[in-house]
Amino acid sequence: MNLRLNSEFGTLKAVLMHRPGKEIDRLTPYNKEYLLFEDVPYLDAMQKEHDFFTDLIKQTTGAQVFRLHELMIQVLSDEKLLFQLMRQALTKSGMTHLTEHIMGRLSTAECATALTAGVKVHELKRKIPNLSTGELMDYAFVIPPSPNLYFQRDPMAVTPGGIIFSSMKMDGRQREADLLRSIFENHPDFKENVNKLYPVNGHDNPPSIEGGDVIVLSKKAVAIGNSERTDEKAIYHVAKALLAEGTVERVYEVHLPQKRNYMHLDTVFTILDENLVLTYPDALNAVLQTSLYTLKEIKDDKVHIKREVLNVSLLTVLEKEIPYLEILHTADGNPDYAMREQWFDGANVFAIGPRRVISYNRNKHTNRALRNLGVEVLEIPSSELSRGLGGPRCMTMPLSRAKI
Ligand SMILES: NC(=O)NCCC[C@H](N)C(=O)O
Repeated sequence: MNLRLNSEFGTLKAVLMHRPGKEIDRLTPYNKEYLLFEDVPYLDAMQKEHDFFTDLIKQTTGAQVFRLHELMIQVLSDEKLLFQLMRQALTKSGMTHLTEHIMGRLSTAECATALTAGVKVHELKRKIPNLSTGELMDYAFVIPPSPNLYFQRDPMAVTPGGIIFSSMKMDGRQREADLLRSIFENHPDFKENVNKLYPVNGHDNPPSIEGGDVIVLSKKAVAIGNSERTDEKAIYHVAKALLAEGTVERVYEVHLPQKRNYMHLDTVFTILDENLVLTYPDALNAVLQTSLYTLKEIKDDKVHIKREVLNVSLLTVLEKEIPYLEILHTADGNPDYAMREQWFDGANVFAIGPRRVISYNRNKHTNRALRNLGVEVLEIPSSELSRGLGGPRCMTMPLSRAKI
């Protein structure tokens, strides 16, 4: 599989998703904020909604849907890799000395679950009775959970020039990118086709960037949000790698307000066809500054790039890159409904083909506006999935699309 994508809307051929599991049941009213949830979801209903979403993708596109858990089990048969991930997962609780002990007692599938759902002291004690966990209380996490894993968009990004592995900003999501990177760099189906653009080798603690901030504007241009989650230093390194690779000629850094409902660039707009963009109306006014990176020269193996600050709005950038641009506002521009639907990611639809999208059923004003424009809208139930504050694009990691 050629792990490069030259559009946001070519007919979907392969996608990676994660069915929410036990990690969701770890959320409580007291840790939900730290773990970046607005509420405590009901897992059974959430799984039903997610299954509906996955089945819909398969039925309507015939795309191959990879599941994170299965890929994890496949790569974790490599003991060295499992050791590395398990040790890292135990760092926060200070229990790295338990790494081999845990690996010796749990099957590979159980280790995969432990790495995503986390493990509490009392659960481990059931498996390993004479465990020494020092000061840790029975209900403390030995391995913290990763409830945001169903937002597969964020731990990496596939661009026309290769893959960006994220460096997650928030404490509660930091291990997600390492899991994805372990899969893509080791799984036989993918590893030969990874052209890694980021992190740059030798960076121990790379500046943060999250996949939701990366949008392919065209075959030659990529936009990256400078946001609550993505640092300008990371954008500089990614721009350099992308421009040096040669497929992409322009990288835009789009400055977003540092607000929860603008957390990533894809919360603000999505591209539905060669000339159609869906956007939250306020965003076009709020985003007033962008920078443009282009290649200056490559001399003696050194890449030199140029950064120009453009005092132009997001709209101007979109108009420059997308010919005959048509903009559709969420909720057809009604400020009250647009605001309500923005909270539930109205602009964050998932394009499965040109003018063919999957959208939350709750965003009915936006869905109606899309249909009025001739876009095919396939709705998915959204009572529980939306509690993590991400939409259909956030929940998918497209790996292959028909070329545009
Ligand atoms: N691309 C996206 O906007 N992803 C949504 C991520 C939601 C998650 N609860 C977070 O705050 O990171």
